[in-house]
Amino acid sequence: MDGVVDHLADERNKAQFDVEEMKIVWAGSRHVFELSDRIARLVASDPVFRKDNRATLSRKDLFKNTLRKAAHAWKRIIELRLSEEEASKLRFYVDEAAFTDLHWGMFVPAIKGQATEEQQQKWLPLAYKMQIIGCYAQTELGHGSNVQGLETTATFDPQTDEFDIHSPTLTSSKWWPGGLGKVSTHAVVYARLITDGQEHGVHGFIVQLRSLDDHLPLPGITIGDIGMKFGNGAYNTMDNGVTRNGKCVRSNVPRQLIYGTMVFVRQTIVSDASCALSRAVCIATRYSAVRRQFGSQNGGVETQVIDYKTQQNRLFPLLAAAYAFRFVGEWLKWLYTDVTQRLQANDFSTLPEAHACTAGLKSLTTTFTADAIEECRKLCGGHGYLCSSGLPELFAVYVPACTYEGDNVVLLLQVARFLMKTVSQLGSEKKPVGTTAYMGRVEHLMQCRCSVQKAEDWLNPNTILEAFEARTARMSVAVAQKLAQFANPEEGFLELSPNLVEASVAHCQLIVVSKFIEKLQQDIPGKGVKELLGMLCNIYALNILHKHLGDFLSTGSITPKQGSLANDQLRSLYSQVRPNAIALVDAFNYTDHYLGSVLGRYDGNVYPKLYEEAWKDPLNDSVVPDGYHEYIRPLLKNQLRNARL
Ligand SMILES: CC/C=C\C/C=C\C/C=C\C/C=C/C(=O)SCCNC(=O)CCNC(=O)[C@H](O)C(C)(C)COP(=O)(O)OP(=O)(O)OC[C@H]1O[C@@H](n2cnc3c(N)ncnc32)[C@H](O)[C@@H]1OP(=O)(O)O
Ligand SMILES: Cc1cc2nc3c(=O)[nH]c(=O)nc-3n(C[C@H](O)[C@H](O)[C@H](O)COP(=O)(O)OP(=O)(O)OC[C@H]3O[C@@H](n4cnc5c(N)ncnc54)[C@H](O)[C@@H]3O)c2cc1C
Repeated sequence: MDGVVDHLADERNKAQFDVEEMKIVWAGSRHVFELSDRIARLVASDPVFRKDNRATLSRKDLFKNTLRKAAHAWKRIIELRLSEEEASKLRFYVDEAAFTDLHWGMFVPAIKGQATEEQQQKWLPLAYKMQIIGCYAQTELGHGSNVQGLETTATFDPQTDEFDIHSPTLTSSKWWPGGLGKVSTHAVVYARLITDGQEHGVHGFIVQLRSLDDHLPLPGITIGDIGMKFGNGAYNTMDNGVTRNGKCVRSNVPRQLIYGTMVFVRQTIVSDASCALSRAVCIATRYSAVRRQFGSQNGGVETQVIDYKTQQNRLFPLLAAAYAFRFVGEWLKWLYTDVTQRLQANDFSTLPEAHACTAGLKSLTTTFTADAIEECRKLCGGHGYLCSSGLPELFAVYVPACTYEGDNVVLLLQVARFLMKTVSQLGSEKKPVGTTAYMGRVEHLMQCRCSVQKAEDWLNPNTILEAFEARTARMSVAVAQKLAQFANPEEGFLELSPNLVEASVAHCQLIVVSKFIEKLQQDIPGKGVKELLGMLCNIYALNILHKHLGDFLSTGSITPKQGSLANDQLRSLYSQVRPNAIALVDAFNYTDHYLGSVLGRYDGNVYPKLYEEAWKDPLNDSVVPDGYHEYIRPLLKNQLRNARL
């Protein structure tokens, strides 16, 4: 900030905690912090990675620019001999949806997780050196959620020792896979395996799509892009593809791991949610401290909008959620690593829980984050609607996360199946463990009474936990009892699916709250850091309690009076967080390049930069617009004539 006026300096001076230590907590470790900081600056200082022109480029120019950036990123990765960790950070800070996301994020993990040793030895070195580029081709025009309903077939021909991959209908065309449309040379294609005329369900196959010499599709394969998507710029940097296949390559597949790549990616999406959410919150918080409206007396300064309680009531729960998702993401990564190690030892016992947690938390965090980005746009008033605020593009890029990698409702129904199974086994030999361990105390949770008598009682983590556990246990048991009244359980499941989804949401919210509370039990150094995190944890939990008061009251988990006391406590917490708000978003350590927002600038110098940015719009290249002579002038002249008549 040398030589630059910091308009937010007063705000930064108010902080009551050690921001540098909070940066380490946010990053996860000092090592990750230092690495991220170094790579973020490297990307920000490289002109090839500029992104302020995305909203005004045509689709073709946008796409070509993405290819250029991806090639440049790879060049820098090789030149600088970056490690896998550094390279992945570099792609993260380049911040542009591209075929490389699917190559590294799904194609490589699918091979690692599902291919045989021999197949891995053949394909992984090529993929690691980007001598082939891959994608994940599961979804079809006719089926996405229902994976068992995929129509593409893979028929084994013993004579040639090959699989014939065939899309027999229009609806069996692979539709949506990222990178497939224009770039990928290979794909992991999901298809129904047929041998000796017998079907064996859906399996993954590595398929070559394009020639490695001239990039033309191989014979029998038709490929293209599926067309423009939501938002200008935004996700249109990605080629989402359609193919219809002819022949191809080889099999893999240990059966139980067929859905493994989805578990892996859903886990990464939870961590990504905290990134997208924190980014939107950083913009809205800084701008709320800069923006002033009303409240001036005797010509004095007006009120910063961040000081309005309504602004705090909308903004601070989002700030708290960004931290909450960060920590639950950390925990989920641990859970995923643990289940992977167990699977390698043929221990499948924790797979159902890993599936339920990744599916449920992916759903919960992406739904919340997409809504929160839109809320941050509104929190920035009119200027939030400008592309230069960074928020419209962030929303457009982020919102499909509610759909890809599993529609969020479909995923919650998977959690519901897991919950109902857990409830049905209560009282049997099989004791609930892990995230459902609380169900083991179901008798207590069905009748316990919340002890809160005054607002401060809500600061006790055990009180919060018990209220959340009682709410979830009671909702789950209630819906399980209703299900039991149906002669056909599947019919009951369909009929009661809205209740089941609500129970799943409650269960997932409980996981997030409990993992935040567990985080606070760790040794966290730095003046005031733990105290601030404690406040954010309470804000996250009490805000959910407030928003879902109906659940807590209808299950009798708390009384109306206790609900009202939770709200009083929330207001008090907002006042305590207020002086720390700017420092709490500084702890995300985002560069101005990554934020990509005039409103969220680190120095708070919003107005001159907004003005400057506006003049850069191509529409301002000429004072009189193109089209004046054809369309405006004749109109004005006609009006003149009409007026004379
Ligand atoms: C670093 C990351 C970088 C980049 C990637 C990120 C972003 C890039 C942007 C976009 C990429 C997008 C990619 C995609 O979208 S790929 C396509 C994803 N598609 C889906 O997610 C489809 C959703 N549908 C399903 O997952 C399944 O079909 C569904 C689970 C809904 C139903 O499956 P099925 O019909 O087989 O069901 P059930 O009878 O319900 O289940 C049978 C049995 O299997 C268990 N199960 C189901 N799924 C899993 C799983 N993933 N893992 C483990 N176990 C699973 C289920 O619980 C049942 O068990 P049981 O009750 O014991 O019989
Ligand atoms: C940006 C983007 C990138 C993508 N990238 C890839 C990729 O790389 N590779 C790939 O293979 N796919 C990809 N996809 C596809 C994606 O995985 C699917 O679109 C997603 O899984 C949802 O499936 P669907 O489209 O069939 O939705 P549908 O299942 O048709 O959903 C439509 C509606 O029906 C509801 N619904 C469906 N089933 C049920 C049920 N059982 N009970 C209650 N309600 C139900 C849903 O909630 C939703 O409201 C991508 C999609 C997008 C948007």
